[in-house]
Amino acid sequence: MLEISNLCRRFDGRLVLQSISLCLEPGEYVAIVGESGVGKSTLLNLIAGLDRPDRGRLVLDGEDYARLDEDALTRLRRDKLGFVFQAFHILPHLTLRQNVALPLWLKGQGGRRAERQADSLLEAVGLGDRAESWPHELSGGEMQRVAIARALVHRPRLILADEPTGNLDPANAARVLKLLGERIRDSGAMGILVTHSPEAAKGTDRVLQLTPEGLHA
Ligand SMILES: Nc1ncnc2c1ncn2[C@@H]1O[C@H](COP(=O)(O)OP(=O)(O)OP(=O)(O)O)[C@@H](O)[C@H]1O
Repeated sequence: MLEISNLCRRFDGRLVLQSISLCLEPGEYVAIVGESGVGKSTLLNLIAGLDRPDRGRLVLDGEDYARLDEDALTRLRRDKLGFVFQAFHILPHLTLRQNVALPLWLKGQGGRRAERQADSLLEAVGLGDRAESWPHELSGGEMQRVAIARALVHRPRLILADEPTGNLDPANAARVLKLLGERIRDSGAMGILVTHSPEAAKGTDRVLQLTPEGLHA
């Protein structure tokens, strides 16, 4: 379970997020929408443990990770979170299979099994025949699909996606959105999708609006 309460974040004295609260049950998938600049990416970065709140609690499965030291936070991110962010962070010197298998290696799961899992995720995002390709051989949308495969391969507890279909054509966007929804619901994970796309938001369980006053249905 994810319990976010009274989260606040200021930049240079300016309050960007104030008193944000949200509860997610296992298997639940929500979309966060809102006007440009309202703080959606800021909120997602806080939930991802990539930035620290000035105030508030972020509790995942009973542990308040807003208070963890850097090492413990890195471990929590590696083991429990999956990210699909706008910057892909695909490593150029690894093949697609190796890029997707990376979260498994970091958890100490190597060998053929990790490669098979990576291949099955590449298949699911429509890149099954590209496992041996290198990142520089890919289009922007293909890179985005690799990033999605990598975010899901280690079956994270919490999946965070920031405009995951931004670079994709309608057919691949639909494929990726379906995969995200299925993975979250089937594995009892939790998912948060930040999007401007009504189509993408429609596939989630509930849509929350972020406004300067807070987060509401
Ligand atoms: N590191 C930072 N330092 C200072 N201000 C920041 C920082 N990060 C974000 N902001 C400010 O916080 C506000 C919210 O930004 P954020 O990127 O979270 O908005 P958003 O809702 O995701 O926007 P968009 O839909 O355009 O991507 C903006 O006014 C932005 O300028």
